[in-house]
Parts: sequence; C-alpha cells; structure tokens
Amino acid sequence: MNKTIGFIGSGNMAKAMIGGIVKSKLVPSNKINVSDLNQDTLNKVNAEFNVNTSTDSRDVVEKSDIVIVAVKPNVYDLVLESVKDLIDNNKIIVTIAAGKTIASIENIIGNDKKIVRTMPNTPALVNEGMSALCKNKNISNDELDTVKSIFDSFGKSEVVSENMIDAVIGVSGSAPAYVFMFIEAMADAAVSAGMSRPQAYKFASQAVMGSAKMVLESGKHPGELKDMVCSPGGTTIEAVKTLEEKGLRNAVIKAMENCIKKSQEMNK
Ligand SMILES: NC(=O)C1=CN([C@@H]2O[C@H](COP(=O)(O)OP(=O)(O)OC[C@H]3O[C@@H](n4cnc5c(N)ncnc54)[C@H](O)[C@@H]3O)[C@@H](O)[C@H]2O)C=CC1
Ligand SMILES: O=C(O)[C@@H]1CCC=N1
Repeated sequence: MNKTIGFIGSGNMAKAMIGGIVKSKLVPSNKINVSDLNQDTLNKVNAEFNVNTSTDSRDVVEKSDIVIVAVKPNVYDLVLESVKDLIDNNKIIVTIAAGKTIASIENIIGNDKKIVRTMPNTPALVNEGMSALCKNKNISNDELDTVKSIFDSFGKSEVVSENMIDAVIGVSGSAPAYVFMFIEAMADAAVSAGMSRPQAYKFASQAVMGSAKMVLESGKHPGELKDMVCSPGGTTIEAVKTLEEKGLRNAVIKAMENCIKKSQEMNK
C-alpha cells in the first residue's frame, strides 16, 4: 500500500494493530508514525517495530495520509480538538474508540472530512483480528477498501452499518476478555487435576482455537459439533450437564447484553 499510516495513542489496541501491519508487511515500518504522551511506551514501540515515534500528535497528523485515533474515549475529543486544524479533506481519520460515533467526530472536525469508524480486537497482534468498519458520506468505496486492507492485514474484517457497532463490540471487540477467562478457568481445572501451568494453557488454548476453526471451516452448526464430542454415557455430557446447571449460556448472553448496553450508553 502506498500510504503513510499514523497512530495517535500507542496503547494495547494500537500496538496490536501496529504489530499486525508490520508483520504482514502491508507498509514498511518507516511509513508508520506513532504518537503517545508516554516516552517509555514510544521507546518500546520503536524498539519492537522500528516505526517513527513522536510525543506530538500533530507530527503524526501532518505526516500521515491515514490517521488512526487510538486513545481512550475520555480524552478523545480533546485530542481531536488539538489536531483538527491539520485535518484537510484528503486525510482519512479512522476511529477505533468505543462510543465515538461518526456524528460526534464530524461535530469536532467538520462534516466535510473523511471518517471511517471501526471496531478491531487485540488478536490483531497475531494476525487473527476481527474488525468491523463503517464510513461517513465523504469516503468513497475505494477509500473504504484501502482502509479495509489495513484491517485485513491483521485478520478478517466486515463492512457493517454504524448501528451494528455496539453488537460488534459485544461479540468481538470485548470478546477476547471473556475467552481468556474461559481459557484461564479451563487451565485452573487442569492444574487442579495435576497438570503443569504451561501445559494446561497449551491444551486449553489449542482446544479453543481448534473448536473455533471447526465452526469457521466445517459449516456445521455449533450444536452439531458439540453433539459429536458427547459420547453416550461418556465424560463430555457430564461436563455439558454441569455447564447447563451453572448457566454458562445465560451468563454469556447476560454479560454481552451489559457490554452492548454500555456501548450504546457511551454513544450518547
Ligand atoms: N483494548 C482493546 O481490546 C480495544 C480497544 N479499543 C479502543 O481503543 C482505544 C484505546 O484503547 P486501549 O489501547 O485499550 O487503551 P490504552 O490505555 O492501552 O492506550 C491508550 C494510549 O493513549 C495514550 N494517550 C493518552 N492521551 C494521549 C494524547 N493526548 N495523545 C497521544 N496519546 C495519548 C496513552 O498514553 C496510552 O498509551 C479506546 O478508545 C478503545 O475503545 C477498541 C477495540 C479493542
Ligand atoms: O473495553 C473497552 O471499552 C474497549 C472497547 C472494546 C474492547 N475494549
């Protein structure tokens, strides 16, 4: 890609994306500009990915064709205010923040500017990200494809309507946290049965990854795949019975409802 990509904010999500872009060689690392208030953070990002760094976000905006704003929602508006005079009608502003609608960004930088709202997730770091994208009226389909290719460089992505972003946060943006909790719990049980910690994480993670791959690649319903594991009178059905008794499905649905509700509240 013949574009310069900037990141304002170099925290958990930005680092996952930078790592994914650099590993996929979508653009050379000297075409990635990164800012953060924290010099230690920048030193680490530079040491790991060899990208250009600055403590001044204005540098990043000036030098980048596509600017990914990756700061927390509570400082988001201030950051945009501080760089808005540098945003012309050619630069593409990409937002990854929960609760920052296209309309709220247009209110600050102008409704004549090019904006893409996205929701990525941290597995971007290992090229297994899942992202959603939507655009404002000033972004052409070609420009959306260009931004999509950034997100495709570290995983999969889909174009959605903006009102789907809250559901996306529930099912993929925030989801790695629940999956890590599930893996941790599985590993705890294996450790309790005498397995070493490292081996327990390996078995639990590979079981989760393999199962996810079967859903994606077999085309079979997850219930059918579950039934294939449950031998009559066997071990698995005992675990399934306990998970139903303890309300695993209901806990997941309720947790995601709260996650999505929070996202909707943050949009206001
Ligand atoms: N962490 C995740 O899994 C995901 C996060 N997001 C979104 O990404 C955004 C960032 O989240 P995280 O990376 O988790 O947060 P974080 O706290 O890890 O990173 C934010 C970074 O921004 C820097 N920063 C703060 N003020 C700044 C300023 N004025 N100029 C430049 N840098 C500044 C901080 O020093 C920090 O390094 C949020 O808006 C969040 O909604 C979206 C999807 C997933
Ligand atoms: O927890 C958050 O608010 C962000 C958005 C999705 C994942 N992390």
